[in-house]
Formats: sequence, C-alpha cells, structure tokens
Amino acid sequence: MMSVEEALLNMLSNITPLSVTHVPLSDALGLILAEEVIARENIPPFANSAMDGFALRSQDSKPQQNQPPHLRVTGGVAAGYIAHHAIEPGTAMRIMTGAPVPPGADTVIQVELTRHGGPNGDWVEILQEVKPGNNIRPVGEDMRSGQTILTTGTELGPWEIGVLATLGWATVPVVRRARVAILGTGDEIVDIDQPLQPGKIRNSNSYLLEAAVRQAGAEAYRLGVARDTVASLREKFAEASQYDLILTSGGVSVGDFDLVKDIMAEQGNISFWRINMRPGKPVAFGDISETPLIGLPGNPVSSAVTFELFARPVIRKLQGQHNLLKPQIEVTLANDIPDRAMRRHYVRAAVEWHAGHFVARTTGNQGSNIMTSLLHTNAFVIVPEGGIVTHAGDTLTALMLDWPEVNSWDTLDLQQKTQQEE
Ligand SMILES: Nc1nc2c(c(=O)[nH]1)N[C@H]1C(S)=C(S)[C@@H](COP(=O)(O)OP(=O)(O)OC[C@H]3O[C@@H](n4cnc5c(N)ncnc54)[C@H](O)[C@@H]3O)O[C@H]1N2
Ligand code: MOO
Repeated sequence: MMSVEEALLNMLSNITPLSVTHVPLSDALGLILAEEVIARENIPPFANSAMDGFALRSQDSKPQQNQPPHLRVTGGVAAGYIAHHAIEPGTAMRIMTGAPVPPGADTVIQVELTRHGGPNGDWVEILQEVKPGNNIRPVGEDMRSGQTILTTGTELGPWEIGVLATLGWATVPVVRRARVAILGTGDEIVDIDQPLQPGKIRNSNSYLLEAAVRQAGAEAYRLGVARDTVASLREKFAEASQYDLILTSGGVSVGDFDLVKDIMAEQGNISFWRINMRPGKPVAFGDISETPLIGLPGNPVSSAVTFELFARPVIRKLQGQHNLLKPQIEVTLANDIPDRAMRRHYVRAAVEWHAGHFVARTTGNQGSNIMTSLLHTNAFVIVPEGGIVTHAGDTLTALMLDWPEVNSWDTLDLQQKTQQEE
C-alpha cells in the first residue's frame, strides 16, 4: 500500500494549474496573480498633507524677536480639491489631511501648534518652527510609476487587493478558480430534506465536502447521488467530467456495490487505490476523460480527513498556489490514544497553547463513522505506522488544520528523489 507522501506526490504531480483569466478585483480574494503588477502612476499622485493644519513656507515659521510669526490666512484647501492660488511670503492656507499642498508652500504645521483667529479666520500664529517637508507626503512616496509592486504567483489577500485598488486595477489576471464536482454514491443515501426510510441515511458527505471545497477557495457543485448501478454512475461521471476536479464519496472499497473504481477504469484511468492510513485507506485517484478524480471513502470521517490531506492541496495546486501543505508541529498529548493501528493514524484533536507547549487533546471515539469526533478538531495528531500505543505526556507530530499552508515540499521531494534513484 502507498504511503501518504507517495499518494500526495502521485496526485500533485498529475495536477497542472488551471488557465489564466481576468476577474473583477472584488472576486479575486484568495486567487493567484498571473502577471506582474507594475505601477502605471505615482502613489500618492500629488504631494498632500498628513495633518489638518496650515500650509506655509518653512522660512515663515521662524520666530521673529522671540515672537511667533503672525501670518495672513488667504483661504483653505480640503481633501478632493486643489488650491485656487499660491502661498505668498507671509501667508498661509488652512489645509486638511489628504488635501494637495498648494503651490508655494513647502511645509504643513498641524493645527494644534498654532493660534488662529480673526472674524473670518484670517490670521494664524505659528507656535513652533517647522522644517521643509514637515507633514507633507511627497508624490510617489508609496509607489513610483514603473515600480514592480506585486510579482506573479502572489496570493491575493485583503491587503494585496487594497494595493491593487489603489493602483486602479479594476480587473486582475489570475489563475482561475477551480470548479469542483461533488458526487455522492450509494442506494442508502437520501437528501437531507427527505424523510429517513428504514436502512437509509442522509447525504452528509456532499454537504461537508461542498463547504470544505468553498473553504479551500474553489467553486463547489453538488451533482447529487449516483445509485449503486453502472448506468447511474456512468451518467453522473459523464456529467462530472465537465468540471476541473471530481470528488466522489463512497463506493471505493471492496463491497459488491463499490463500483467507482470500475467506472474509473472504464472511462478513464486509476492511478492508485488505497493508502496506508486510517481513516481513509480506500482512497482512489485517477481521472475520468482526463478530469482528475479523487474517490474519497464513504465513511464520513474518512472522507473529511482525506479531503484535508489530499483534496485541499490538489485544489490549491489547480489554483496555482505554491504553499500546498498544512504545517506540522510537535505537540504534547493530554490523553492516551488507546487504539492500536497498524496503518498511520490521523487522530482528530484540539490543539491549544498551554504553559509553553502545544497540547493536543483527542476528540473521543475515533471511529470513521463518528461525525462528532470532527467537532472541536483543529489538528490531526499523527500516530506512526506499526501499531504504536501512545500515552498522555508523549510528544507527537500534529498537522495544524487551522494554520495557513506552507511550502513543505521537502519531505515529498526526498521521496521523489529516492523513487527516481531506484
Ligand atoms: N471487507 C472490507 N470492507 C471494508 C474495508 C476493507 O478494507 N475491507 N474498508 C473499510 C473502510 S476502511 C472504509 S473507509 C469503508 C469505505 O467504503 P466505501 O468508500 O466503499 O464507502 P461505502 O461502502 O459506500 O460507505 C461506507 C459508509 O459510509 C456511508 N456513506 C457513504 N456515502 C455517504 C454520504 N454521502 N453521506 C453519509 N454517509 C455516507 C455509508 O452509508 C457507509 O456506512 O469501507 C470499509 N469496508
Ligand atoms: O479507512 Mo476507513 O476510512 O478506516 O474507515
């Protein structure tokens, strides 16, 4: 059976990023920039005031015979407007934060450092000498025309989107969002708003996977449930092959009605089947008419866990991401893990920082049908292969599900090298 790393490497090496498209800036969150962003103008485009105060000539702020200079105020300039006239010697203008500095002025003094008055606010006393450039944000201080601001491959988060908006990029070139088909399988599955007849269960997997796909930044399409017949699976698979990725759940084990692999073999290819892990052993990977398909197991926890380990990085690679894998950290176990697994065990746990350590408390019964073992989970504690029993106080590795992905290809690359050398 394949190791988790071999399986991941096999999947990822079969995935190529999707095509480039232009999307409105407000739809670009989480996508990968497909071109360099070069500033086409200076930001700020004009010298402007950093404070509410008075614009003046710095030499007019020097005290005269120990008296604060008394200047005539010739008007005001608000943000969004430009001054009608220039600052002459011995004069000042009121200026608001963000307003363009009037010609002739080389400095701004904040209002708190002045005394001002007159029937129409027509005089100001400058209580502190100010240097040239004081409180002035020069042209191009932030970005200069021609400067490279964002490089190809950057993930667009709220801050990058803010920078692009500043530069007036109303649409952005990005690797397009993946369209992911989600297919349930099995005669026992009914939709969540249907009454439960004897022997039937609700289709929880499709809804869980839909949410997980969206959380991974892709578009999710639930295509319903294929019945346990070749005809039904053929029909659903043909529909699903129109998408960028197919996720099925169920029908990949060795039961009489586990037909997913048969249809994969008939309409495409099986790259591998079964991974040395628990939960989630029967994962199948391949393609249908060249659309990659990950056959997740039917057991709800198995499908949730294998989504995190395999489908999430695959979606990220499709969308041009470089950081594909969740970080792994050392944790101290808060409780024993009594069950002995020969396969590598991904144990659901809540990890918290406590008294200088990351402490992992597992979430109860770890059966692959126990949905509630997913609640409060923010990490998988990894119990290595070989039937190891672990105890409270032991140090183990945990995969942090609620931390951002990192570029942790190192271990996978090593595997690739050994495979090539063999
Ligand atoms: N003889 C063997 N039997 C099984 C083996 C094995 O190695 N030998 N492996 C077990 C393991 S491990 C797993 S995991 C499951 C996976 O089986 P399938 O992927 O074929 O899934 P199904 O048999 O279709 O269903 C399993 C289980 O999950 C429920 N299910 C299925 N779809 C949904 C859904 N959309 N929403 C909620 N629950 C779903 C289904 O009713 C079953 O209870 O096989 C073991 N068997
Ligand atoms: O691997 Mo199965 O996913 O143990 O239940």
